[in-house]
Amino acid sequence: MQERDVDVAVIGAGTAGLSAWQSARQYHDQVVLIEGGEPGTTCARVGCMPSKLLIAAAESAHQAHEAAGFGIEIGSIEVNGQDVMARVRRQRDAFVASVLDSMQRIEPDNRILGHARFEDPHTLRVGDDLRLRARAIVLATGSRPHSPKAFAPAGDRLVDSDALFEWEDLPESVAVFGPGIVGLELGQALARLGVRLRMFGKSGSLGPFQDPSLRDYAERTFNGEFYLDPAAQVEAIERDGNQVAVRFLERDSGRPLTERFDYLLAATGRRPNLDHLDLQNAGLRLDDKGVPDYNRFTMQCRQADDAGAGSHIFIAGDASQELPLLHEANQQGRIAGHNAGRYPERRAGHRSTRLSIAFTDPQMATVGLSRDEAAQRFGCDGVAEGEATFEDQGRAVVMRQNRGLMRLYAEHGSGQFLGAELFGPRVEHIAHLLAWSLEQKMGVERMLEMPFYHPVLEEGLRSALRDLNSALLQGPAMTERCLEYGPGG
Ligand SMILES: Cc1cc2nc3c(=O)[nH]c(=O)nc-3n(C[C@H](O)[C@H](O)[C@H](O)COP(=O)(O)OP(=O)(O)OC[C@H]3O[C@@H](n4cnc5c(N)ncnc54)[C@H](O)[C@@H]3O)c2cc1C
Ligand SMILES: NC(=O)c1ccc[n+]([C@@H]2O[C@H](COP(=O)([O-])OP(=O)(O)OC[C@H]3O[C@@H](n4cnc5c(N)ncnc54)[C@H](O)[C@@H]3O)[C@@H](O)[C@H]2O)c1
Repeated sequence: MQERDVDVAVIGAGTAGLSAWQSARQYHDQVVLIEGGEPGTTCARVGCMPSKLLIAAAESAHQAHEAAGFGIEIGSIEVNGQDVMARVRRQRDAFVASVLDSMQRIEPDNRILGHARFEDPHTLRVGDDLRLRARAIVLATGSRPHSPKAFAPAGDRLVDSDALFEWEDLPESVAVFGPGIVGLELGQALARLGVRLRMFGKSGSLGPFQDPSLRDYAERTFNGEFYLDPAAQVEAIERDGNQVAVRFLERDSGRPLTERFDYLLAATGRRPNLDHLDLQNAGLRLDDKGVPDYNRFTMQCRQADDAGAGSHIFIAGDASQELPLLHEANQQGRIAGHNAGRYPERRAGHRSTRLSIAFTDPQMATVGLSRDEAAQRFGCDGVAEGEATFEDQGRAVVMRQNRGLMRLYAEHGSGQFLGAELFGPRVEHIAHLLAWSLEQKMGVERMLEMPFYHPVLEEGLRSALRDLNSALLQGPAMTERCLEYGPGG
């Protein structure tokens, strides 16, 4: 058995781990990065990048179909599934290669391949023949797709988001379970590429939305493209030859229906990779799901003792289960890495405003506090709400993308902007404007003083802000858009 002492051991070479390694390396030479699976990061291999590549192909097909609405006849539109998937994999491989390239900057001695697990709070066993003792440790082990046991009868026709990007061709049909962000992004893309699709949810939830009006609006909109039942009653899932048979109650009629699909895509959430780490030997306080208790500003885990004192172990990224998003993994990794590097001294890091974007069409985004969170924090009377639809928004009408709704929340009295839920064309940009406004603690009146060009989608945001300002009793309601701002403003 090889034995080695190091200053910091980072477990997991994903986005959080890479960012933690880089930060901790500023303090010490002996900072090791341990990877037990396939290097290249979830984001590049099976997450953000391949999913956006599939969505880009789907958008292209969709635009071709939509061209007729502008008086442009394209003729027959053929989707070549093999070419679509080949491009997804080719570009995906290029993104992975660029990550692997950047990892070459890490000294070979500091790169370790092997699965790590705890022998005691400071000792890690990596694979069968290495024992590492570390002064500080960062858990950056990410998460993996989870599918319920009920899907097991589908056998090798059961896929998750990891397996889907390995398809060499598009299937004829897919049953998607789970209308979360993964299910909606991938499901809509497959539907737009001509795959016959039904999407089944369980709890009625849809994507990231908490506000019922946004949820209902989105449900109606997606149902215009493919069958979506967020609270489906599925009675059986069975293997039928090379297909999967799903028996369910049809959403509108309530009648039982059995339909066969080439694949069942499980998009039913992700679990943190904490269960094969022997965390019981790490001396940490764990919750009932085995996730360490930690301080979200230092990313420092708490010890199992009664006082919950700060441990030498830090956590970052999807492993923390806090906000499984790329920019969060990066930021949490940076904080954890710096604090592991300077341990036992530690500092609070900046945690940015919550921002989440789903690349569906229309896009879905949430910023800052949800309506319920705002009401919990400020009381029901303390929160004002404003909204605007994209249905008559000038630029959205011009582009034939006039579907969607924005709802914004602010604090009564102070006029402080608190958060928003957005469903509409390219709201990724509006979501950023709102997140940046929140970071700067702007009030609604000040936000309304910002410049708005004409004609742009952001004018829709101005309408929503105006509505919010009037609910705050800090300004008049909009009476006539054209008189006040110009056509479609
Ligand atoms: C389909 C999909 C699309 C997504 N799209 C977006 C998006 O558009 N925007 C966005 O912000 N986020 C997106 N995400 C989320 C984003 O990809 C993740 O939040 C992010 O990649 C998590 O990074 P991480 O470093 O925590 O984990 P990972 O990148 O998974 O890294 C963890 C690493 O730890 C290794 N490991 C685990 N256990 C051990 C062990 N015991 N020993 C050694 N190594 C170990 C694993 O092999 C892995 O390489 C998407 C996710 C999915 C699934
Ligand atoms: N654009 C992005 O930023 C992006 C894209 C993809 C994923 N992600 C991240 O990945 C995380 C995981 O996403 P996800 O969509 O896998 O998980 P999720 O937890 O967000 O959604 C899972 C969905 O599956 C449903 N579900 C659970 N069990 C079910 C069952 N038996 N049958 C039918 N439906 C069932 C849930 O009700 C929920 O709607 C997200 O929280 C997000 O942070 C981000």
